Amino acid sequence: MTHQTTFNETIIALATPSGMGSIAVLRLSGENAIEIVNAHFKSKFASKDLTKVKSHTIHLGHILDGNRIIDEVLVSVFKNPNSYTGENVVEINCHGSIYIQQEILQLFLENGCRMATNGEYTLRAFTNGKLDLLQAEAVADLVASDSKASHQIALQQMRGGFSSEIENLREQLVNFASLIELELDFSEEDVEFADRTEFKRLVDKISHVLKRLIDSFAIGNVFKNGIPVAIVGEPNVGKSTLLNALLNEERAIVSDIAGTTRDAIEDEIAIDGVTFRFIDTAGIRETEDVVESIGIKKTYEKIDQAQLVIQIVSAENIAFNDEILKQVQNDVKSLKENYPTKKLLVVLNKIDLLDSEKLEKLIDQFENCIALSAKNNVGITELTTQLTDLVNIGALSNNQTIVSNSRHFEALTNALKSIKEVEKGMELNISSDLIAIDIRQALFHLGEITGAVTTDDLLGNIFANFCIGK
Ligand SMILES: Nc1nc2c(c(=O)[nH]1)N(C=O)[C@@H](CNc1ccc(C(=O)N[C@@H](CCC(=O)O)C(=O)O)cc1)CN2
Ligand SMILES: Nc1nc2c(ncn2[C@@H]2O[C@H](COP(=O)(O)OP(=O)(O)OP(=O)(O)O)[C@@H](O)[C@H]2O)c(=O)[nH]1
Repeated sequence: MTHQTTFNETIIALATPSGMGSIAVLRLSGENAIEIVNAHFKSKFASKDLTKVKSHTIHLGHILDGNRIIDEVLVSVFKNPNSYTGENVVEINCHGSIYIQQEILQLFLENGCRMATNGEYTLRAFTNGKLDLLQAEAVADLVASDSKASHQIALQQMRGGFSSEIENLREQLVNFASLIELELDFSEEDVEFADRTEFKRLVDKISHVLKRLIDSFAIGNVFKNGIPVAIVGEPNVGKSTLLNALLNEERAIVSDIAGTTRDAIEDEIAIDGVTFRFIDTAGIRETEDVVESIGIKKTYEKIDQAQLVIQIVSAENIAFNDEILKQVQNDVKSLKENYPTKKLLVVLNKIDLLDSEKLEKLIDQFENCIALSAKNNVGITELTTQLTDLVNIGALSNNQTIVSNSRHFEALTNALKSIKEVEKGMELNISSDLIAIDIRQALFHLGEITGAVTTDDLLGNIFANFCIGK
């Protein structure tokens, strides 16, 4: 576990992915990082000494194992405390060969370094006060971000988005806590050091900020993980073809035999910077077939997970058969009744098989539908436009802080609970010593968010999820 390690040890790891590239970067951090590299580095200026160079400079030379040249490299030097970790940091930019990477790594492991553990650079940055916990976690999110939305949320957070706000409020609350606790020491004298009106104002403000952040989680979580969209419909209506059209590639199996989509296939597509996670389902038609009925049960499970449901129907089938049309309208109605909170979109597929008159009549039969041909790629853009309109991405554009991490959500929720207790206590005029306890509790939860309060377990958990070298 990370916290068993001592920080004066110098660590090393690849900063670039393992494998061959044109250049690879090895990063060392710790008290002796510069000396360790200097002992195996030789520039053509014989007198060049890395321990004497300025911070944030880069140097060309060779990495040597004794007299043997391993590689020609560029070495960057960052001096404590001005580096990512706040320690002495050296980065070696070597040629991308896996052999060279391993040789250099081995050389330094035998000469004063040990391998970094997951997230140890960022953990050190946190411990050395370069980042707060929220920012450190945002680094991991940033590395993992794969859409404009998740990228923006992570970046905002890394730049200190809401940690500075929380830390500021926490500090003000600490002041009040100590004033109120001071009053307790003078309890016989009935003094009031803490201005109650001002205190009430602060508590209101904190509760307001917490509420806003808690509410943002609903959006944040969805943007980070993608918006789940279930594609539902009778067998053979073209669910897989539509999914393929959306993904623009042939992932799902397309066939003429009804009911071939047995398993739910999941895939992701970014539309306007938002990730949609499409879930192809086996449809909800009643059936005797055992394999298919398992699929139908899965369909309902998938709809449960989805935020948006696309009910896809074959325009051809319903245009020429009133019974099927009625059945489909019933399906739509029951989806609406069973899932009132989910957004539902009806897609009329295979419109290429109808004349325009029949099609218009059909469209009139549905409240909110999109007519398209998945096979011929007609109407797909209209569908994607509808999809982005249905989700509220406005919140992302105005640089608002969005909570996307469930650990933060939990701590914010707990902090709000304690703040509510403080508010209640003040309204009921309960004794200050009891209010002080609730304030301390709120302070604890606020501190959990920024890392002002941490436990080794918490840190271990967070950084264990980072990759090595980060
Ligand atoms: N080569 C390389 N690229 C990288 C990183 C790195 O460590 N090395 N980063 C790592 O993940 C990110 C950049 N983050 C960094 C953050 C702070 C400092 C730094 O030297 N900070 C000093 C000086 C600040 C200044 O001059 O403005 C400081 O904070 O005191 C360096 C990189 C992304 N790209
Ligand atoms: N004419 C026409 N045929 C289409 C269209 N979209 C899909 N099809 C055809 O309809 C048939 C069924 O398509 P699938 O995508 O496999 O349908 P599905 O709903 O996934 O089917 P199951 O796997 O049975 O659930 C295939 O032969 C497709 O080529 C369309 O827009 N127009």
